[in-house]
This record gives sequence, structure tokens and C-alpha cells, in this order.
Amino acid sequence: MSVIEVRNLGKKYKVYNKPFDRLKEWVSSKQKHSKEFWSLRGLDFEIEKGESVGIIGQNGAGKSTLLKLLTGTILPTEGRLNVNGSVSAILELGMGFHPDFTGIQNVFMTGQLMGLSNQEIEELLPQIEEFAEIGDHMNNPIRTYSSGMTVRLGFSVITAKRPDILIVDEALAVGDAYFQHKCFNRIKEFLNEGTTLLYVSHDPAAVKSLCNRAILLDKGQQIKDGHPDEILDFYNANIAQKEADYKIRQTKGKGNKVITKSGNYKAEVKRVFFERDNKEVNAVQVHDTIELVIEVEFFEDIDAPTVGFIIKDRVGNDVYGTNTYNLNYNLGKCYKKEVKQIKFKFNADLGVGNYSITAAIHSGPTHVSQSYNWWDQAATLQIVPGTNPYFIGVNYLEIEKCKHLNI
Ligand SMILES: Nc1ncnc2c1ncn2[C@@H]1O[C@H](COP(=O)(O)OP(=O)(O)OP(=O)(O)O)[C@@H](O)[C@H]1O
Repeated sequence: MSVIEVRNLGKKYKVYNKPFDRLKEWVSSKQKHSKEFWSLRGLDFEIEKGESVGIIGQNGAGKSTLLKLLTGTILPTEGRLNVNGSVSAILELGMGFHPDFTGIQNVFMTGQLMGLSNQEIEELLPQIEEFAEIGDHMNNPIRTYSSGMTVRLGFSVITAKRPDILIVDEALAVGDAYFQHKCFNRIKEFLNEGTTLLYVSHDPAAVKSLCNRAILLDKGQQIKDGHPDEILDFYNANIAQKEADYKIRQTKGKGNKVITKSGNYKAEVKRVFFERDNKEVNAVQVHDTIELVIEVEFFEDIDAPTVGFIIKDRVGNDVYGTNTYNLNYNLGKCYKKEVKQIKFKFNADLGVGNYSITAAIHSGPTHVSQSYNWWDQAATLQIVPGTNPYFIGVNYLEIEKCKHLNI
């Protein structure tokens, strides 16, 4: 069953050059002093119960406008929108709080706006206080709060009761790391219990860890809708697009997985894989010595290109990255039609789990100057336990010695 249905949705604003133009137009209705601007147009999608959908797009793409339409803060100019179920929105945490009232009084005010009875709020209060962890400040006016304390209280109130649909804007990027972690855990619990999530963020790792679908908006249009990996790869390639000859190519690979490559294609990364003892492998033990092989083909003569890679964890956080430029390795002059393999040998000092490899060929120290080809998720590497002692995390650190002193 779809909980959110969006059909041909559009929102148009009137834009005035000067504030005074609004008054002029209002006084003389015959003369136009404004331009029409579609903040969103032609959106069409359905979201099923229990889906978690990331809304992605550059500044001004229309993400906030979509959330405002979904929460009923603004009305559409055209199209229709059905939202079935209770909605909690974490947009600008604490913005609705009254600065002169105490934390507790604001909890009651916000709770009432969320449609809760006083008795329900009373029952939820201990849990709200416990989650916010701001102690006695609950009895002080909000104007005495730090921004972090306001965010803590805002999140605690809004998520005190599990909603059918949870809408989260970038808001979580504010609080401190400890509280962010708590918020993510609460959202994950809601997802497990069947809540549908709409999550706006610029942080690919957060989208990958929370969402099973992503919708990409660009200049008010719905550009793509699909698996977060596919959408984020396209989005990242798109924001790197600066040169006129820059292309983004998406093709289907093994198991129908979408491969996204981008660049000006003066050279292309053709194949990326791992070798151990000269044999191709895709799973190795912690600390094994392996070689990452990046195979590139040249379509033009290029002098001293840089070949690099990034190892990313399961949700897309960079674990390690480097390139031939940083390693002071010069590939020299490369000629059109040549195919070269560049090999990086290292110990797989990584935690147990799955990793993906981004590979690239470009000029200079980074791909910002001239990106010939960039390929996200070009290969995967599975790290399995070795003979070393059990540990957690994405890095393996060889502990040389463990000792204790009596002081
Ligand atoms: N009230 C308004 N009047 C006129 N234009 C508006 C209004 N609200 C939004 N817009 C325009 O609509 C477009 C989309 O804005 P929106 O805030 O939805 O983008 P966004 O994707 O949320 O951006 P950001 O990541 O910067 O928050 C922008 O060009 C913005 O200037």
C-alpha cells in the first residue's frame, strides 16, 4: 500500500526584482512586476509503507519545497498529493519553540501541535527528558539553551511517539556526534517497526545507511529514482561536471548493477580488481598482502596522468585513498590506444566486512583539474577474519605490546 502518492506535483512562486514591485503589482493589477518561477514541477512517484527514501539534490533543487508540500506547510500550484498516516517532521529542530517558556512548557506546546493529549504528553515526558539528556535545563527558558540543547529537546519531542511517516531534513547534521548517533539509532528503530522515512541529506553515507531508495531532484525536476548506490554515483558524477566535454555514462553490469563512470574520456578505467600471489581474488584475510590493479586505456596521448583509488566502507565512508601523484610515481608519457595496468601493493589492514573501490584517472594531484575517468564502486573487497586477535572497526592496527604498570 502506498503511503505517499505524488502525481504531477508542481509549486510555482512569483519572484519580484525589488520588494517594492510586490506592492506596485498589488496596487495596479494591470501591470506585471513579477516573474513566475517553478520551484518544483512534474513530480510523480509513490512511496510504499516501510520504504526509506533519500531525497538528494544540489542547493535549490527543490528538496525543501517538496518537504513543505508533504507536511502541508505550503499548497501545490498543480498536481496532487496524498499522504496516508501520521507524519512527524524534523525540519528545523526547535524553531517552533517559544524562547520565554521552559523546556517542559515547550514540550507540552509542541506535543499539542502534534495532536497529543495532555495526558499522553505527561506519560511521554520522562522518556523525552531521558532522551534529551539536558538535565535541569528542562525547567529553564529556551532562550538560555545552547543550539545543541535546543536540537536535543526538539528531536526528543518530535520522535517521542513513533509516526507512520517520518520526514527528516538535514537538521541532524547539527547536534554533536554523540547525539547524532542516538538520533540515527532511534530512526533505525522506527524503520524496523514499519515507519516510512523521507530523508533529505547531502551526506551520502547517511543516505546509504538509512535508505533503500533515493530520488534525485535537479532544478525542480525529478531526474532519477532508484537504488541509493546508483543515484548517489550519478549525483556525485553530476556535481563534478564542469568541463564542456564531461560525460556521465551509466551502463548495466553484472547482476544488473548500474555502473556509473564519468569524465572527459581521454582515458578510461576499464577494469579494477585485486590480486594475491598473482591470482585474482575478491576476499582476503585481515593483514594479507594484496595488489590493487587498475587497468586503463588511453584514447589520446597524455603526459604523466595520475591514477588513484579510494577504499570505501559499506555505507560509503572513505577509509583510505591515494594516487600515483601523492606516491611520487610518474607514469610518464602515455599514448593513444595503449592499455596499462597500474598496481598498488599493500597489506589489507582493514576490519572484517565489505569495501568498495573508487578508481580514477586524472591530471595533477586531484580529479578537480581534469578528470579523464572516474568510476565509483569499480570493485569490491571482502575482508574475512585472519589469525590475528578479534577486533572491531574498519582499521586493523597491529598492537605490538600490551602491558600494565602498578602506580
Ligand atoms: N517562497 C519562495 N519564493 C520564491 N522562490 C522560492 C521560495 N521558496 C523556494 N524558492 C525557490 O525554489 C527553489 C527550490 O528551493 P528549495 O529551498 O526547495 O531548494 P533545496 O533543494 O531545499 O535547496 P537547499 O539544499 O539549498 O536547501 C530555489 O530556487 C528557491 O530560490
